[in-house]
Amino acid sequence: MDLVNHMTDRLLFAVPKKGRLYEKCTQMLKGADIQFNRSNRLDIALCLNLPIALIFLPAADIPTFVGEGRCDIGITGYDQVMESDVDVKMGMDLSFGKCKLQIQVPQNGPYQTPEQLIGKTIVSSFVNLTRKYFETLEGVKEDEQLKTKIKYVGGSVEASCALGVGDAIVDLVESGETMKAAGLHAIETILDTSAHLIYSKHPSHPELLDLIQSRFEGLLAANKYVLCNYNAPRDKLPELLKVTPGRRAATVSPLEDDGWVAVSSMVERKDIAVKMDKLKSLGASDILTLEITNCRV
Ligand SMILES: Nc1ncnc2c1ncn2[C@@H]1O[C@H](COP(=O)(O)OP(=O)(O)OP(=O)(O)O)[C@@H](O)[C@H]1O
Ligand SMILES: O=P(O)(O)OC[C@H]1O[C@H](OP(=O)(O)OP(=O)(O)O)[C@H](O)[C@@H]1O
Repeated sequence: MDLVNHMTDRLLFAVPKKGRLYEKCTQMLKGADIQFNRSNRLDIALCLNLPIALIFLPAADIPTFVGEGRCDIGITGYDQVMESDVDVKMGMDLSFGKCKLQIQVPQNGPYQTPEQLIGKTIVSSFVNLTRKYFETLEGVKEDEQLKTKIKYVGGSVEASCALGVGDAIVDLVESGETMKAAGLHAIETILDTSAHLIYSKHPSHPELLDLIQSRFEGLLAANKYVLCNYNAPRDKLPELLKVTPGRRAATVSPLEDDGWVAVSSMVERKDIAVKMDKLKSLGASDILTLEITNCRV
């Protein structure tokens, strides 16, 4: 069955079926109120409240499906998009699945720089990005052969050096625990990556794409900001508003007590503790921090 031609009334949305991005993706779909029931082992789920069909695919295959226009939109790692080298429109950074694609070598081995790996064997699941990196490093011209040998493995790449399959690896690193346990360390970062929305160049339901993007933007903003409320003496307001200017502007409301106002302002979560200290020292009182569960920005 050709889904693209059989589901013309639905936007086809590709999401990772398992792995590192799966949990966060389903959380984001839930937060955006994209409701679905996924039957056991079924890789298609029809949304209950929007004309969307979710297609569960391996993260590595999503750029191809979207690039060929078989799906309208997808979520996958920036690394997978770069590795696939397909024609998709890059959408928003979803701020999860953050890691680095790095060259890793044995800790006590003979290699300390990427140049020393020219002519050696490199093992990776990202053979295209690895090849491109070494082509640049070697300064390979069009009709020349790459001296460095690139070998593909599908997973557990970190075991390759100890098993004698390669001299170095190119793999994803987040905490660094996997590489440390395998006795490896980084000598170069090839790419910084995180999960992104990607779009087909000719999507079937452009208005739905805007809706999804707006809901995801709201979720990211809700996660990035908290709401800070406090009471302030009116004469201290100019100094206090410098600390909490808000995204656009703070909301200032009069209180029954004439000399006082109430202030409400969105503040970046990472700054909130320091800002609350500052507000207090400048004369604010009853300072509260409230979670934002969702918003439209
Ligand atoms: N350690 C990590 N930390 C954060 N994000 C990661 C990590 N490893 C991979 N990713 C991101 O998740 C994407 C999918 O990687 P993952 O290893 O889950 O692939 P998979 O092959 O679909 O799953 P599995 O490894 O279970 O077979 C990667 O392309 C990358 O963007
Ligand atoms: O720096 P860390 O936090 O330790 O994460 C890095 C590991 O995560 C990924 O593999 P994953 O565990 O997804 O399994 P895989 O080897 O089968 O791809 C990656 O390929 C590394 O092996």
